[in-house]
Amino acid sequence: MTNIILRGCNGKMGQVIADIVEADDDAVIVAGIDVSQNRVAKFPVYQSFQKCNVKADVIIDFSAPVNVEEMLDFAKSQGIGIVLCTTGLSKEQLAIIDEASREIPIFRSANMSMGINLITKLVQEATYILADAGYDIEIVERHHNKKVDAPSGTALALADAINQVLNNEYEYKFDRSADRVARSKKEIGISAVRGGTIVGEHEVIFAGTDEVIEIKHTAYSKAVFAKGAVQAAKFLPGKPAGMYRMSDMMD
Ligand SMILES: NC(=O)C1=CN([C@@H]2O[C@H](COP(=O)(O)OP(=O)(O)OC[C@H]3O[C@@H](n4cnc5c(N)ncnc54)[C@H](OP(=O)(O)O)[C@@H]3O)[C@@H](O)[C@H]2O)C=CC1
Ligand SMILES: O=C(O)C1=N[C@H](C(=O)O)C[C@H](O)C1
Repeated sequence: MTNIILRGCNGKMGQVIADIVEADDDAVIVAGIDVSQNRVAKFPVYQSFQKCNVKADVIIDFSAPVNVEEMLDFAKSQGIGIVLCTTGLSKEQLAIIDEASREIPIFRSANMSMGINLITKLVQEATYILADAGYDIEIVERHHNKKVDAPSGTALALADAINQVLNNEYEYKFDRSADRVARSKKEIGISAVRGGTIVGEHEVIFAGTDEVIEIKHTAYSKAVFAKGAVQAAKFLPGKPAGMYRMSDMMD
């Protein structure tokens, strides 16, 4: 049985995770952490880790990029791992998280769906062939009108995966309105669309002369992310300290 503390339990993803875990005989949510106290849950909910003394095997985090230190301190004090799904983390926060992964196992992925993990590999393969052939690379992501960070964590992760193939020589272009110049070869354009209830779409566009190749992932429900997060929560306990990715679990 995997005992989970769910940070962000009263949010959109937190509620989907709670439903999935309730139907799972091998996992249970033993506590929730949320600054918002707008719901009645089937487990105790605390406003912060400082007020929580519940023992667990792992933390799942779908909240906001604030007070990350508090969560890391709690996990270190209990010697448990974190499945870190929150996006929009700053460089400084990512550095603190990397540091903590020397003491505890941390599973971080901006997108917990299996599909994104697969298309990341396809996109890298396509980049390997098409960048040399002169194709321009652009990423377009679309999300619901409640999403506050832009571009999405997944779009940035896809850009990083592409840039890895390109020896990290490409720059990211988030906004073309400021400069009246043609795009340079060594850039990856990243655009964000926000509207309605779009769950999450990521499209990588390889635009060449007279032809375009597009690789796209569409999430039709938040359950694809939640299932991946619960699977990661079962995978992590007992693992040595370190940074884990979707590929570690899938391999
Ligand atoms: N890795 C992945 O696969 C996915 C990642 N995400 C990411 O997960 C995060 C949450 O998404 P979503 O559920 O849609 O967002 P919501 O805003 O619906 O939920 C977040 C919840 O966390 C609460 N919260 C905010 N700050 C804290 C804090 N310091 N401690 C505890 N709780 C806090 C919020 O309260 P309040 O509303 O009062 O601020 C809210 O209840 C986002 O960063 C999103 O990008 C989302 C889907 C998939
Ligand atoms: O906020 C969301 O909803 C999502 N956020 C993640 C991201 O920023 O990449 C993943 C997913 O697309 C849904």
